[in-house]
Amino acid sequence: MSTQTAGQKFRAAISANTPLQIVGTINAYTAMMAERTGHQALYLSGAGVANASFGLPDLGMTSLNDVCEDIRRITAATSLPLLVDADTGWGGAFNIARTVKEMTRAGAAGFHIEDQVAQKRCGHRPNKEIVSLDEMVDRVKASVDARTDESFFIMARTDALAQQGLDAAIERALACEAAGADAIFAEAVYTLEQYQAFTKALKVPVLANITEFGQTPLFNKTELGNVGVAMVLYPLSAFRAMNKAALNVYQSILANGDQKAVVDSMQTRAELYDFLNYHSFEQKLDQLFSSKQK
Ligand SMILES: C[C@](O)(C(=O)O)[C@H](CC(=O)O)C(=O)O
Ligand SMILES: [Mg+2]
Repeated sequence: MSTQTAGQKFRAAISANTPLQIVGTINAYTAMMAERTGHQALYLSGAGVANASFGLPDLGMTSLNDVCEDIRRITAATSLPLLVDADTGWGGAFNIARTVKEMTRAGAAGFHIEDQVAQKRCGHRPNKEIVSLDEMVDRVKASVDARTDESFFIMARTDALAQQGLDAAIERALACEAAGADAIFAEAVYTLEQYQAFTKALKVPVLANITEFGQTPLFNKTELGNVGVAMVLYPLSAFRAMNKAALNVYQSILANGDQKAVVDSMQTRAELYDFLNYHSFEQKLDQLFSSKQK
């Protein structure tokens, strides 16, 4: 068993990869697949929790507990470090402190906290509003101060670029760095040059959010690595693909009266059981209870 904390594993993964790819895993099972595939770090998306677990839009409607439940499920099923979307932290300094402590207890390696107002929106949608620089710095300070595990990774996300431009966004990022943030999440960046401006200005690692159908082009990890980006996030990529596959299955069953046309698009029972280590559980059952059956 590893004696490393989740936060230590996450920090080691950042050091070992330039850049580190971090994939969104909407539930425990997809997290197991990502781990088996060879990924080294996982992400729990706030939009993902809202959309997938609750059928809600990403507008700050889910609670700390809602997210912690999904953290516990994922961290119980894998040994990879999990970065978690803490949105705006669910309130003032004491609420943010609870967010740090509860997410640590749930097994998260770290979180990102953003500078949007509580009535937040997806970072790639228009009309976002942000809090003042001072209020954001207070959010970061409250996070750093609340750490019960010094390795818990505190990432400050700034959504300022859209509303205030590059210089203001970098000024915020620098203020968050000075307040103790371990990394900066530069949200909804348009160009590689802008990423470079962030990475040049900052000492701490910078994350690029490469989410589909948003403001940021789908830059390759090599391009991002070349401009100094340390982490590349794919928050909802697998989720979007799963959704399209599921929709296709539902439509096909209705249209055709059976599922034959879509069976080829399905993961087989054997594959499912392999990822779940199903057979080792069955063997254990046989071992434990075979004497009684005779
Ligand atoms: C990263 C993000 O915060 C998320 O919740 O996954 C979203 C992703 C998205 O909506 O595509 C965001 O960028 O705001
Ligand atoms: Mg989010």
